[in-house]
Amino acid sequence: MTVKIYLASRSPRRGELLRQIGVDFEVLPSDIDESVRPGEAPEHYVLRLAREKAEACMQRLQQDGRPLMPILAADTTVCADGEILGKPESDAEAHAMLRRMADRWHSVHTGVALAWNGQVEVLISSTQVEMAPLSDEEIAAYIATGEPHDKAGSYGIQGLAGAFIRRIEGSFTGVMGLPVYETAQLLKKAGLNVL
Ligand SMILES: Cc1cn([C@H]2C[C@H](O)[C@@H](COP(=O)(O)OP(=O)(O)OP(=O)(O)O)O2)c(=O)[nH]c1=O
Repeated sequence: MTVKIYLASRSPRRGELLRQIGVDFEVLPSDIDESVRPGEAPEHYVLRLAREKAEACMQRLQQDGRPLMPILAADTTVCADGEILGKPESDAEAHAMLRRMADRWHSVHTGVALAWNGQVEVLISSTQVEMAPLSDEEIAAYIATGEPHDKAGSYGIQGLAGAFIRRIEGSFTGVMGLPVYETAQLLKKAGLNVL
């Protein structure tokens, strides 16, 4: 069966991963305030944002009178020492983030939300990632490729950074931005089987 949904995301990676599990979709991005609340845990933050992205998209659909279909949204964040590392605002910030994560483990959390039939269901995927030691020259060369700028934690495991990720414990697709296992579980719960 072909499943058709809205994807409330501008991330090309999320579209690519949805296609991987055979889901047909229309992109309908939503703009929400992504600020972290004081004292908010990263797991809470990604689940709240995924839910808010799906809800904002739902409101837009209703306003525009578009056909109703399930809405999928996600949010990814990188976390080191309990601190949330978002997208870098400058090369210097990207450098500092990568320097901090080199030669150690950090966590990546992705919240996924599916809005359908007046309900929003959410799931989280959390992964531990070990980055190799990196020299300042290697970090600078990586930043010069432009890959870090639109990515949480300043790296993309699916690109060049794959060359300095030693191990992961968890979900590769979760680190990339859309954990396909949890996504399929949410779709199944809504009666939409990908298989
Ligand atoms: C850690 C990591 C993050 N990322 C990306 C995934 C997300 O696109 C981005 C995290 O930012 P998000 O705020 O989760 O998503 P987004 O702003 O790109 O897209 P939208 O809100 O419209 O859905 O970082 C990778 O592509 N690879 C990685 O290894």
